[in-house]
Amino acid sequence: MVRILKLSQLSDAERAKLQKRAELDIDNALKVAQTVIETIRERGDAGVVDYVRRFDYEGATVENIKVNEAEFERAFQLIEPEVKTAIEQAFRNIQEVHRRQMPEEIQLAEIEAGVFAGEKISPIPNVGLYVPRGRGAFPSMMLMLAIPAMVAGVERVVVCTPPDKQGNVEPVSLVAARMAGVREIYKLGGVQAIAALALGTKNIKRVDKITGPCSVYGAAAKRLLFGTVDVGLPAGPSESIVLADESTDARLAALDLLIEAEHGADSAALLVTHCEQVAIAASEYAQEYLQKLPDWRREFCEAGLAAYGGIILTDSLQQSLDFVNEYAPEHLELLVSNPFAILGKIKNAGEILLGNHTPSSMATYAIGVNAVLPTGSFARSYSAVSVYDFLKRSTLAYVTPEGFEKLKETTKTLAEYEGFPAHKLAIQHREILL
Ligand SMILES: NC(=O)c1ccc[n+]([C@@H]2O[C@H](COP(=O)([O-])OP(=O)(O)OC[C@H]3O[C@@H](n4cnc5c(N)ncnc54)[C@H](O)[C@@H]3O)[C@@H](O)[C@H]2O)c1
Ligand SMILES: N[C@H](CO)Cc1c[nH]c[nH+]1
Ligand SMILES: [Zn+2]
Repeated sequence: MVRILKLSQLSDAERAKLQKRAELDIDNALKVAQTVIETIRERGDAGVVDYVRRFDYEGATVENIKVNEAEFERAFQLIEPEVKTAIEQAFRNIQEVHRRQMPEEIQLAEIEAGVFAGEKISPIPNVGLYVPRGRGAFPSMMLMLAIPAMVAGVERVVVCTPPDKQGNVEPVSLVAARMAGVREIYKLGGVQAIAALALGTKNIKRVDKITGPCSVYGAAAKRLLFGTVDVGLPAGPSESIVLADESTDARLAALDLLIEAEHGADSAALLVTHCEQVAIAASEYAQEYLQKLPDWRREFCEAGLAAYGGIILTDSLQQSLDFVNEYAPEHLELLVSNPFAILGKIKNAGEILLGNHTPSSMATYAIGVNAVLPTGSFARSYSAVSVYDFLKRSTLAYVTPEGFEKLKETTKTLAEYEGFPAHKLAIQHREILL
């Protein structure tokens, strides 16, 4: 049985543990990350290679950690036709969604007569994408990161993704990268990837921003390198809430509970409902569906559901909604009778999926919405990856002679008040010079 927790009977400590998810366990990874970062800072490429050898591929060398043309070609030969077709449909939908996000390059509006203000949008020049590969292959994540970066017009897109024990990058991820136009890929995972991208080495030029989901090791490295590089949204261990009411088909609730649970023992998958019958039935069905998974995925589910997940039984739909908003899940499925009726009440969620035909696996692979999402309650302030992660805004202003007349006294007065005489002088002299 998947555990059922009665919300009103949880202690403050139990609620806090649920709320914190696996973020509780980052301390050990921080120690490891600190050592790896310091070594790479001192020894550059040689340090990077040492850690690839230690954690991923014993045969790594400075020369073979960059994916070469022959490896891309081999990946195209290896990909199964039906997987290629699936990647192509996913590619089209992700590209369409992200193209629609692109703002106008220049926006300028007349704020008062002769005073124009707005912004100019430009791509971030150098971006590093982290595509995980520990407890699964993630070509979908390659698409979710590389497509918005390319649509945004990033000049240099670099990818790091871990190699397997034989030194190979997962081939479908290479095909996905090439379809998106990525050419520079390093076989690096975890801390060594984030450190190489953030600090730069002789062979790997540093980037301005790193984004992409990762396990606790990459997350620890990002935390330590915050300040050296823009580390993007916190996208850690997968998590989800399936919200159910009395109308919910408990089989669907159970199936969807397992979607994010199977990522790892650190995943947090919750079913939240005020309906006890649905809770009990979903718990039983989940037990049944768990038997259909391979042992290692089932064990992930069991461990994660026991530590950070399970079924939360509330007193009312309103209490369920309050819990959802407090928790701020990465994925939220509204498996209720009328999802649109409660949509307005959802305040914090990385992704909101409406109704029985929109499971989070479909959003992850095929719909086109971005599946790189904030975790660990950061959906309170962060958003899904989008073209905006790869763009920056310069404010833009243009003042005509008429506008200058309108603003000059205000500018001088405030410059005087704040004690900045050169600020004031620039206005006073213009009155004479122009
Ligand atoms: N939030 C999102 O949008 C999102 C999307 C996809 C995946 N995810 C999450 O991303 C995570 C991906 O994790 P993963 O493990 O599959 O891949 P990963 O690529 O993040 O981790 C593998 C790397 O971890 C490093 N590593 C492993 N053991 C280590 C150790 N003992 N010490 C130091 N380094 C070590 C290795 O270098 C390896 O390359 C999962 O938690 C998954 O749930 C989140
Ligand atoms: N559900 C993950 C984001 O939490 C993304 C993913 C990719 N592949 C499988 N799942
Ligand atoms: Zn997933």
